[in-house]
Amino acid sequence: MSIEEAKRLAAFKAVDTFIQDNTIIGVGSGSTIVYAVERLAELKRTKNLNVVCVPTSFQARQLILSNDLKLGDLEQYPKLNCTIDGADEVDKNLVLIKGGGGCLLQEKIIAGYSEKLIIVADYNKDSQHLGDNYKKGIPIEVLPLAYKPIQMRIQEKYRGSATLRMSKMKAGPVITDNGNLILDWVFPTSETFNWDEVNKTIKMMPGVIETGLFINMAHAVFFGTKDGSVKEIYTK
Ligand SMILES: O=C[C@H](O)[C@H](O)[C@H](O)COP(=O)(O)O
Repeated sequence: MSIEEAKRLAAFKAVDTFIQDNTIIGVGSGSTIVYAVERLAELKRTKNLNVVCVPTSFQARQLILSNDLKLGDLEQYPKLNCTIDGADEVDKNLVLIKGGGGCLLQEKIIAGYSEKLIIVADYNKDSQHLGDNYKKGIPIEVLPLAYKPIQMRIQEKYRGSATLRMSKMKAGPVITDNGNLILDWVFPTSETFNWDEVNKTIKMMPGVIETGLFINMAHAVFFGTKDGSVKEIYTK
């Protein structure tokens, strides 16, 4: 089974398991969520599914609109029933790295106001420990004026390297949907980190907007596997 097929399988299964009629759902960002939205659109066409979709990024908003789904926001719908989103890596405790596509801030907000966060991913994201498979580090969204001292403080405190994410098709850094910068902190995998402590400490550094560590947030993770089945893991 290819990675794309695995993503699709996981996304379809998650939508079929968790999405009910007349609910408010958060729509994550990235390449895997595209398949979940495809399934929502199919269910709308074939079964008349009626849901409101709250986006977690510019990309998600466009996905919702181009699939002719109903768009909402947190002002209209401050409580969401369920958010479906992808992840860059999931460890054995369901700690997630998110933000490989730069959308972590809105993703954490939307997930934080949802009853359930359901993660959809392919088998490459399934790890024992963070950093086993995903080598690009933990994304940290920062206010532009503070990126340098934050970068230095993270490196001094935890070692590794916190690199400013640069654009590919434009000179200069990646600017997030919120007008901020991203540091990708590649941490030393030889060390054992208490991710909850790390997350809280980095979050408290002045100028840090949000981290890509999602801890105790996922209600379930659906991995599309190589053999064509879906591995489902539940918490709470
Ligand atoms: O910023 C991006 C998001 O956190 C994505 O959900 C994450 O990067 C996973 O994306 P993909 O499904 O493309 O692997």
